[in-house]
Amino acid sequence: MSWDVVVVGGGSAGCALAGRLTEDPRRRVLLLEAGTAVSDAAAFSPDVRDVASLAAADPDGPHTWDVGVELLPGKHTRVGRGRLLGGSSAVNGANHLRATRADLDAWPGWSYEATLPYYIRGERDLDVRGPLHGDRGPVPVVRPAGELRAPVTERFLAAAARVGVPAEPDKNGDQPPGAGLVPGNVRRGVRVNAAMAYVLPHLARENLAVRGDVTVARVLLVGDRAVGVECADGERIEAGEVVLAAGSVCTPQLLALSGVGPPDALHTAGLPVRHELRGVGRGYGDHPSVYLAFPDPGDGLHPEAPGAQAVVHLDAGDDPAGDLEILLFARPFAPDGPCHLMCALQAPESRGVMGFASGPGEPPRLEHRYLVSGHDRARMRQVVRRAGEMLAVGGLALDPTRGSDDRALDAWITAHLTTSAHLCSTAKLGPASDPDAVVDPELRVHGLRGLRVVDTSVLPTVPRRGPAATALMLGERAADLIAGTVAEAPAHPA
Ligand SMILES: Cc1cc2nc3c(=O)[nH]c(=O)nc-3n(C[C@H](O)[C@H](O)[C@H](O)COP(=O)(O)OP(=O)(O)OC[C@H]3O[C@@H](n4cnc5c(N)ncnc54)[C@H](O)[C@@H]3O)c2cc1C
Repeated sequence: MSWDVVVVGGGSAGCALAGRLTEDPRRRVLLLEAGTAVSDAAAFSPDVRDVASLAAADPDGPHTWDVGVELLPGKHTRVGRGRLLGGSSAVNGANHLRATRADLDAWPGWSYEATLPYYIRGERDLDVRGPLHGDRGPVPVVRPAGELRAPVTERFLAAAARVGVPAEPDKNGDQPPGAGLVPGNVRRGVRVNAAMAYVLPHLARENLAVRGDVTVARVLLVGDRAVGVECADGERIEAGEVVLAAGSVCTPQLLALSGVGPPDALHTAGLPVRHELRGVGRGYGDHPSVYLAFPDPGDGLHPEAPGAQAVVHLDAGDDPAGDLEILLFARPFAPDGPCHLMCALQAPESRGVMGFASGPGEPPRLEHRYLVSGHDRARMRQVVRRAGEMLAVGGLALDPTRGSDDRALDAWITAHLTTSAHLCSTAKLGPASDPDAVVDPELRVHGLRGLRVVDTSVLPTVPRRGPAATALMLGERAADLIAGTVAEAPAHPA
């Protein structure tokens, strides 16, 4: 059987794309997911549904790819990325923050104005109304309020104001960076993942088929045209168009397994070279971060409340869009443990490189090369110091960084360094004149026909806010790109 479109990866972008594409009953779409595919939202396990739990992201758990990452030479960690229908949106923090205008305006051929209609179309914002917000989309968006807002959240926001951080009351409202509540894709304590929003309500559509437990091994190429995919068990599936939506780790790996990538890296992995594209898996970005712990004030937190409640975005000095983030986790990660401020660098200069695995279903090796630049190290010190100041001013703990000179603080940061798990740009979009671009602004792989990438791989840089909402926006907009009906931006206040 042949399909009009085969979407590889039922994650954030893949679900949004498949849901939107099949609104046209003439288009037949097959969505393939390597992990389990439930057919009913209630069938997701409690840790996947419960927004208060981060347990589903355990790299040893049943819902994840276990991705090894080298943060700095010799310093390793593991990231659990979603491997189930819903993808990483089913295991993540459910923080639903749009990229900033500065991020979007820097994407070749894209812009804030071009993406706004798709952020709006995807959401049903239950708190904020107005021309910048949607009220009919499939993704509910709420901010912690009433009994779901922790008392420590108020103290955090008050501390931010006392150290001079301006308020940013609507984090998705195109406002200057500041302090505000975290919008979340949540409804009554349930993490509303992309499958719940975009796919499961539409399983009755005759033109939509969803298959779980199918790992795609490579794209089938005839000459310069993609004609389908081959699965790990040898099954071949024909398609008019193949869309890779396997996420920023597995999509470049799939391109490599298909012979598409930088020749030296393909040779190293023992893979044939079918089509040279030097940007695959190279020059990617992610947010380096560290956690500052502080004693749980013991105010109590409603069991349905999200852990990440409020966030500060700051300009370190030369980035008015805000290149630093301080995110309050009001719920301890472990019983009787401390609460945390996550301090992150949102516009890092450091760029990573991927080493490909030679077999399907095996994750590649990731070298993030964090903090190689002095500018990145200086900004990390700054965000930790600002967070420490806020803790001290908020009476939450003594500033643990006070008195630390740069050298001592660098050592502390290196020892505590981790990643926000926001990997992007492993198959970035750009014009054909950019030798590092992998897809064009319509998300078609350069030099090949019938093959697109629609996931966070294509973002030219990691956005200054978490990429989850942007992954959904990509799926939304890609559906219109494929249909040839890209929406115009509505008039709205600048
Ligand atoms: C633990 C964690 C917490 C996070 N928290 C937040 C947050 O709170 N806010 C935020 O903004 N961002 C967050 N992020 C990042 C954000 O969730 C991701 O960037 C985003 O969801 C990625 O979307 P995607 O569509 O690119 O890929 P994914 O959602 O990861 O989807 C890729 C899908 O493809 C499937 N797949 C892969 N390979 C194959 C194959 N060969 N064959 C078939 N299927 C395949 C995968 O199983 C997966 O389902 C978090 C990420 C993690 C890992």
